[in-house]
Amino acid sequence: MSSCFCSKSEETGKQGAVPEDQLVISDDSTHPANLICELCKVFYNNGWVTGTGGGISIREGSKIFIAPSGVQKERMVPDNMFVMDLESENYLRTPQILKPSACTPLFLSAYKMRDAGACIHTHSQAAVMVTLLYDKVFEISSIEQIKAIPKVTEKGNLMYSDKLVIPIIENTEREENLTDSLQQAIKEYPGATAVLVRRHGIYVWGETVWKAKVYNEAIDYLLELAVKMHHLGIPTVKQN
Ligand SMILES: CSCCC(=O)C(=O)COP(=O)(O)O
Ligand SMILES: [Zn+2]
Repeated sequence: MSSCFCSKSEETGKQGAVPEDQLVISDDSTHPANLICELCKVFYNNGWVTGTGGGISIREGSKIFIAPSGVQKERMVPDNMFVMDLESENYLRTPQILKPSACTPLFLSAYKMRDAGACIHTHSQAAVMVTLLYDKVFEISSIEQIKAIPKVTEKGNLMYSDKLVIPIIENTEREENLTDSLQQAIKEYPGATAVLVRRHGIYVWGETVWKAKVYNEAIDYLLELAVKMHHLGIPTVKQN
């Protein structure tokens, strides 16, 4: 599939790759630049990153891979990816004409505060709906799918009857201005692997890209279920 965004050579009229392109061009389907494109298509088909909203960033060692801002996330190609050195926060690769995702400081928070291997941001309607139904936190217990979510503060996953708690922060006019409250929520809820953003969506992270993907899927399932339970008047936290 051809890119919907200009590649460096298209933009400059120059042929051939520059050395930084080797950071993102790979035959390996599990290379972060390839995975970001592949996973964003999956997320798009789930309705999670439509209309340019949302995305995913992946860390490989000290390098983090970041998608461009304001583009159709399901149409990206590896050549569109930014690469940043996590420690210095210097860009190792900057595609011309594109800006890095406005979510970058939020992704950095998950990398630096939780040693995440990937962070997913979606505009899932279930996530948005839940933030209209709950105040400071979303809570659910006694649903089998909870067993896919990690305890975070200790090894292993939650049990069936454990309570999953996800903090909710208030939205801001600009995505990057969410950073302080996201960091505050990460500190206040050491067991959380996700933060909901009111009337906006959710950030979910994990130790690896695959764990982040599974957590995001399981959490979205639980959020959607909670909206349906609420509609039927069924409490999401089971009383004994
Ligand atoms: C309609 S998308 C508004 C911005 C946003 O919330 C988002 O998640 C996308 O940000 P990006 O800069 O990665 O395009
Ligand atoms: Zn967003």
